[in-house]
Order: sequence, then C-alpha cells, then structure tokens
Amino acid sequence: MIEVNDIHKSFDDAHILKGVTTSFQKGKTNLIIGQSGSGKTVFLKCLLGLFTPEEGTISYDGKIYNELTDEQKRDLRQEMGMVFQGSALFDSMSVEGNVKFPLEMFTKQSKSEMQDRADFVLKRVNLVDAHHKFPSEISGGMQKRVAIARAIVMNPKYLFCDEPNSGLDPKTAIVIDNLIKEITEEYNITTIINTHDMNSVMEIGEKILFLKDGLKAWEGTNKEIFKTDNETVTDFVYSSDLFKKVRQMYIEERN
Ligand SMILES: Nc1ncnc2c1ncn2[C@@H]1O[C@H](COP(=O)(O)OP(=O)(O)OP(=O)(O)O)[C@@H](O)[C@H]1O
Repeated sequence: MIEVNDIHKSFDDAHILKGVTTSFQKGKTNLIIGQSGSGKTVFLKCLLGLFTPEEGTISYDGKIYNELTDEQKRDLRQEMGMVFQGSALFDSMSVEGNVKFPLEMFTKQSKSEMQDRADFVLKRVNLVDAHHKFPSEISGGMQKRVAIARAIVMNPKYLFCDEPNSGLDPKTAIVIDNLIKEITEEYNITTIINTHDMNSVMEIGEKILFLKDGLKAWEGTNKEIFKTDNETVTDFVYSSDLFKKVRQMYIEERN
C-alpha cells in the first residue's frame, strides 16, 4: 500500500502539486487521470522517488520515504517496476536481453537463475517465441509485453506505468490493460497507472484519482465515475460527443 499525505511540489515559482492526499491499495489497479498539465507525471515521479516533494510524505507499506537511509531508499527502488511510455526498450538488445537487464544490474543471480526467471516472466506475458528477436522486429503490443515482463522481473511490490496504452489499437490496449490487472492481482502488487484512456478507466479502474491543477479533484472507482454528478469530473470524462450521448441516455433512464 502507498499512502500519500499532503504532498507539494514546485519548480521555481510554479506550484505544480498543491497538497495531494490519497492512498493506493495492494493488489489493485490504481489509475491517475486528468488533463494535460494537471501534474500526473510529476505526481508519478514523486511516487518513484525521482522528485522530492517540498512538503508532505509518501509511505510504502508503512515506510516513510523521507525517513529512510540512502541504502534503504536504494532497496525500496529495487522493489519498484516501471513501464515507460513508448516501452523504452533497448533497441540493441534482444527481448531476452532487455528482460534480463535488471537482473544483471541489480542481482547476483547465476546465469541459469536469470534464464529461468526471464523464461518465466516472458511466458507470463504470453511471449514464448520472441526471446531472440529485437524490439524493431516485434509489434507495439509485443513491445509492451516485453516492457511489462522487464518491469516485473525483479518481483516488484510496486508497479508504475506511464500511459501503457499509448500507440496501441483499442483491442490490443484492452489486452495490455487486462494483463497488467491480472499480474497486479496475482502477485499482490500496488499498481499505479497514468492514463488518458477512458477505456482503461472503464476496464481496470479499481481506484481512480482525478487530478486537476495539481489538486485531487475527485477519487473513486470505475463504477462511480460514470455516475458522479461532480461537474469537474463529468466535464473531463464526457468530453467526447459519444460519451456525452451515453451519459444523457443514462440520466434519462434514471429519471
Ligand atoms: N522538471 C520540470 N521542471 C519544471 N516544470 C516541470 C517539470 N516537470 C513538469 N513540469 C511542469 O509541471 C506541470 C505538470 O506537468 P506534468 O507533466 O505532470 O503534466 P501531466 O498531467 O502529466 O500532462 P500530460 O498528460 O500532458 O503528460 C507542467 O506545467 C510542466 O511544465
């Protein structure tokens, strides 16, 4: 579980996060949504320990980040997996090489242990025949699977995903969303996903944090978000004509 208590983050005199308090449960897919520039990436980078909030605290299963020693912070970072926007695979390495990379960097595992672990996670993301291919030789959806395999190879307690669906067609996007959700449940990971994708909100939004201008404007579940009367949320969620019509139908049915 990650607990965020009143965090503030500024760059020079630009106050970006203005006191965000929330929590993210283990085994759940937690989504962060909001307009461009609302502070989602800055928030995610604070959770990753890449930015230090000037005020407030973030705790990881009870461990308050600011109170950890440098060594404890390093250990904590190794418990975090990250799926970057656009996959961020190493082009010059094979699929297997990409997946083994964190093990080679951060563990003292033997070659056969690394091989077993890489085989296991690649199988888990349903990639069995691609070990020796290079990123340029596989599809965008397969690249995402490799990125997910690499993110979970160290058995993380926390998984962060930045726009995991960007660049994918809607069907592949849903498959990737569901894969992340299954893995989150299976390994009891605290997963946090930055997304613009309303399909993801519907499909896997067990908890949704809606940021607006650096503040928490709303939080709740995917069942609640499509029913809320909070205008800030409905303006955002129903910004497309299709969604506006669906909502109108829902309201008419309700009345
Ligand atoms: N390293 C930085 N230095 C200065 N300003 C920054 C830095 N990182 C982000 N910002 C500013 O913080 C604000 C929020 O940016 P952020 O990237 O978090 O938005 P976002 O909600 O993730 O947007 P998008 O959906 O477009 O990715 C922006 O005004 C941005 O210019």
